[in-house]
Amino acid sequence: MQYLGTQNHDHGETPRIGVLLVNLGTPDAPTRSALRRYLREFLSDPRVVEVPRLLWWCILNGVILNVRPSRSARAYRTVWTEAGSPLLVHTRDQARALQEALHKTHGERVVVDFAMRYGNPSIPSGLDALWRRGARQLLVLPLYPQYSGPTTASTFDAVAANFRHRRWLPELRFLNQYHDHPAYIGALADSVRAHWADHGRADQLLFSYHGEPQRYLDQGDPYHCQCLKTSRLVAGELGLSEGEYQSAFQSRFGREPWLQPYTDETLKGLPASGNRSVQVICPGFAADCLETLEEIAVENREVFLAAGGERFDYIPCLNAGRGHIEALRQIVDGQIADWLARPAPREGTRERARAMGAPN
Ligand SMILES: C=CC1=C(C)c2cc3[nH]c(cc4nc(cc5[nH]c(cc1n2)c(C)c5CCC(=O)O)C(CCC(=O)O)=C4C)c(C)c3C=C
Ligand SMILES: [Fe+2]
Ligand SMILES: [Fe+2]
Repeated sequence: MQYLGTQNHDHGETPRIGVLLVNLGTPDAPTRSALRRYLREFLSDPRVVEVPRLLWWCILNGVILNVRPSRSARAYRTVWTEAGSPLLVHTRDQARALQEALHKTHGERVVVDFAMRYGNPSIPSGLDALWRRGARQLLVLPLYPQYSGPTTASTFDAVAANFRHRRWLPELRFLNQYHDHPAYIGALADSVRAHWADHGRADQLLFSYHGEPQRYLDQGDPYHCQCLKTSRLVAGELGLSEGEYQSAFQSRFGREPWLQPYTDETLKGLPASGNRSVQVICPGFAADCLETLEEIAVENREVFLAAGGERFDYIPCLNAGRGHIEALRQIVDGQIADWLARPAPREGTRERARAMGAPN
């Protein structure tokens, strides 16, 4: 096998700690062709769609990639900004802000970059960039607070697949969830309190999470449990009682049962049970994206109002807000504490350089 030749020879530079933020990804443009490319990559991942490969290949190429790209492109156009896809813009801002925050405490020792599991910038390009900046210790931080196979494990697969082609691997740490981290829970609770301060309270606080097939839960995926725990902890911090909040799952795809209750059906039922106003928060998304800005803030608002609801507030994701960056900083610090506590490893660069034929 020919290994990747990205290993530069940094003679004598202090090795750094790299932090790679990873989110799901997004099409390069809100067009049918870009969506086709993006959805093909995304929906071909066996972690996302667990259906026998040959059967799935036929469904994907025969039906889905002919129908969905135009429909999704139309939806993406409604949320697209001058700077690009919201998910990409927020993730880039998060990486910059986190770099700044970590710089304050650790100086040049810690370098941050970001990547997307599907589309661009890719995970291989993020790993290359960090290696070139001197990262020989690497923390991969998937921006999914709750672990799930389709998101977290798939990110690990992509990192591992890239490592197969590298001769010299960094020391690796992979964060697989932070659904109950006090700083993350605190940041969510603060965002709700800030919303209440400006808009007052509603009858219900609805926590809406991206769904996945019920089958994945039945087969051991901890995602569902971690979502419910996040809700319970945030509600606890806000002093909400059982009847004042609930959790539901959105973004159903395909025909098999997904995690329930479904967000749209839950919203439809609220007015009849005396809840005329609702506030919706999506703690499973580290950044606003199509699934929050369009599916929740537009589509599901209509569902609720059509069912007799009177007031629907969408509480934005934490994005690159100060509370979120501080939470991520604490999460990262907890992960890299032991690396920081020992002196940066020496690489024997002079020996390497000599072995490669450099003059002394
Ligand atoms: C087909 C199965 C899917 C599973 C399982 C799934 C799990 C899952 N997804 C997220 C986070 C995001 N998903 C986003 C978009 C999106 N998700 C699916 C399908 C599955 N997701 C599709 C087909 C799409 C594309 C949009 C569409 O055509 O409807 C996004 C938004 C991306 C953006 O660009 O804005 C996020 C974020 C999680 C956390 C999750 C875990 C269970
Ligand atoms: Fe998804
Ligand atoms: Fe959706």
